[in-house]
Amino acid sequence: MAQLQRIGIVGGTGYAGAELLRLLSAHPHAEVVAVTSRGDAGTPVADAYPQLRGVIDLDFVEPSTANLVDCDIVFFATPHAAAMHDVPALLEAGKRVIDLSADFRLKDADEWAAWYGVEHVCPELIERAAYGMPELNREQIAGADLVAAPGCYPTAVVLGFKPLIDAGLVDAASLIADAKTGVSGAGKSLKPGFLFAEMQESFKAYGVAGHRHLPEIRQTLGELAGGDVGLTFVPHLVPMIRGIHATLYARLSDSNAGSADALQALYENAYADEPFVDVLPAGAAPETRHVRGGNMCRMAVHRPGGGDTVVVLSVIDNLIKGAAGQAVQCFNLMIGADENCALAAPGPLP
Ligand SMILES: NC(=O)C1=CN([C@@H]2O[C@H](COP(=O)(O)OP(=O)(O)OC[C@H]3O[C@@H](n4cnc5c(N)ncnc54)[C@H](OP(=O)(O)O)[C@@H]3O)[C@@H](O)[C@H]2O)C=CC1
Ligand SMILES: CC(=O)N[C@@H](CCC(=O)OP(=O)(O)O)C(=O)O
Repeated sequence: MAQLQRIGIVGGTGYAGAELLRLLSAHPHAEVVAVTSRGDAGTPVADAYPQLRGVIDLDFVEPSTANLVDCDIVFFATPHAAAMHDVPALLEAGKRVIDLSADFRLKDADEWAAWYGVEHVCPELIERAAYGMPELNREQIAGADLVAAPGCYPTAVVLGFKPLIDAGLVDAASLIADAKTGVSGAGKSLKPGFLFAEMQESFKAYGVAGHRHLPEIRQTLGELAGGDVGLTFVPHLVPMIRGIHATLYARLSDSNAGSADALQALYENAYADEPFVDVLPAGAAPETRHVRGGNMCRMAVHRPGGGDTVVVLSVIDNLIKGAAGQAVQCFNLMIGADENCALAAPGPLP
């Protein structure tokens, strides 16, 4: 039987932190006791998010280990290279940590430094972190005291490719992920390129020469494939608030393998027991609005024209299955609660 956990959220004014607050406020085994913000310390959480008036009755506090001393589990919803400064002391104090940032996602500290632009301050903890994608390593997450929640693009892309790679049906050197995200993926801090006048009625690729989620996706797919994978990953920004749509392409290694019916059965079987992956009927195309506000990844598998290329369409809400929801899913595993606790409800309709 899961026990009540006292929760701290570092980075409670950000989009991912706010979604954690919303989800955990309805969680029967969670009591949020500390929420941090450097800019808003001393002011009510509900002033920043009036949706939480009457739901979260706390003031923001400065981020410090002293302010997290009463917590059993601490979530970090901070920009990259922040959590790594506090995690060692929190683990030392017996807290469990779920980090939504990238600080513990890449297994190679040098590669992490190359992509994130600073040296890692506690590389010895990287191996200790469980990668927080339950569909890949549920048991490791359940026993972990440090969880590295995956990136939003990696969640949509890895879940989409996983059945094909597990089955060894595709040439793992031929993978292409063409992905689109809404603007909340960039967080709440002000950046000119995300102003309404700059991005509304427009659509663009970014990070084409190399995006920091590329090594993370390569690492995770490589573990599934048992060797290096060749991946082209191109992210795009679309003028919507939430959602990721990944269109994935892979070449069948044997064109006689994998009829459209067999591929459909492969995906349905692979995710039959997964509470948060929904394989749509043959011929369907998932939409981001059908996962908005919920923790579901919905996908569809196609073999256009019976050719050698398999196309998988995978959608998530970047702030839920791509961030706060997946973190709560990990939390549920860590405390022995039902995996769908506080996550079962679909998002708003329409
Ligand atoms: N947005 C998304 O779709 C996704 C986000 N993530 C990850 O979650 C994390 C948070 O993202 P998001 O919510 O979008 O970001 P935001 O920019 O919206 O929020 C960041 C939060 O962290 C706080 N903060 C900033 N710097 C520090 C610091 N040095 N120490 C302590 N607190 C700090 C900010 O408040 P203040 O400055 O007042 O302290 C704010 O509350 C990031 O690592 C992001 O990559 C993961 C998946 C998807
Ligand atoms: C539009 C935009 O900028 N999106 C972000 C999405 C990544 C993100 O939110 O961070 P995680 O690594 O923690 O998943 C980006 O491309 O960096």
